[in-house]
Amino acid sequence: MAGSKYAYVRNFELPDPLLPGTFLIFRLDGHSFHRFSTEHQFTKPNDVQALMLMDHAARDVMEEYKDIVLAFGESDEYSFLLRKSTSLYNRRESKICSTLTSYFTSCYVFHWREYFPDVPLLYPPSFDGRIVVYPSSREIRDYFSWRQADTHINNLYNTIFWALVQQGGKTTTDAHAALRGTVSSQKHEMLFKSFGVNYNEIDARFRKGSILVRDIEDEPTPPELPEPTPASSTAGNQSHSEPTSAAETSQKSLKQKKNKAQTKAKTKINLLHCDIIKDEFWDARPHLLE
Ligand SMILES: Nc1nc2c(ncn2[C@@H]2O[C@H](COP(=O)(O)OP(=O)(O)OP(=O)(O)O)[C@@H](O)[C@H]2O)c(=O)[nH]1
Ligand SMILES: [Mg+2]
Ligand SMILES: [Mg+2]
Repeated sequence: MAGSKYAYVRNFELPDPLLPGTFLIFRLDGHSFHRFSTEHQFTKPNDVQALMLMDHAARDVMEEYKDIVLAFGESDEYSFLLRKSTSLYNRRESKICSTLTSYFTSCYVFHWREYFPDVPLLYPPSFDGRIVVYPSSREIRDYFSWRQADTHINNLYNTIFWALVQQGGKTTTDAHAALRGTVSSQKHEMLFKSFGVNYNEIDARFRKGSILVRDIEDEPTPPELPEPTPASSTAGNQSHSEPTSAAETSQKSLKQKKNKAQTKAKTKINLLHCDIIKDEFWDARPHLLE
């Protein structure tokens, strides 16, 4: 078949490698989730079950793809950071992007009933995906700061907006008008004065988004020094270039494998709702930007 007269069409498939040695951010976002959330009666402004389902699907992706070290989720989107050295699918952009988007979507549908036992899926949800390449840790820090700042801005707006509508009895048009031109401190004040809500006491999941981080559980055990073989310890002058027996060689390679495994630290994926804009989060995890 390879040599058939049709095979030339293969040449139209162009390679799409992502620049080596760069950080990769893969972001997906729910397609038309304004409609999806309405039809599936998501709670406004934040549906905790919907957000937990997003977190579950994102964790599944991280369990499957070990080169993802960090993920951040808000609303209908999730961003994933792949380590600089990743050679996942030979860094082929469309392969990584399509496979990860598809896997996340399948996981979202797969776990739907655990989070919405009484809400049948009315139609299949879909997500779009993209990959952006970043040259240095500075842009990665700024990228995640950008997403978390976005979470804050949207959540503050949505919280006061829906309070005005649901508790204040305003129409959506009037609520938008009441908020037009207001700055952050005014929104905090409106929330507190009109509804007795202290914004800083709202669930951190809504204010900070979801952070899934691959943390190192324990330090790797340093590799053992090879034990002297009886021959070398007795003879003392055995040269490294001297031929060794097959049994000795296989024992040696077994030991090398064991040592290699021991140098790999155990990791655990933790779900946090903390600040990732300040240095503290990153200073505690230098491995994320290595
Ligand atoms: N009620 C409710 N709606 C949510 C929640 N999370 C996300 N949404 C909805 O999902 C939308 C996500 O925004 P976008 O991604 O910008 O818009 P979209 O409708 O998905 O459109 P595209 O992404 O362009 O396809 C929000 O505007 C909300 O309507 C939630 O927790 N509760
Ligand atoms: Mg969307
Ligand atoms: Mg979105």
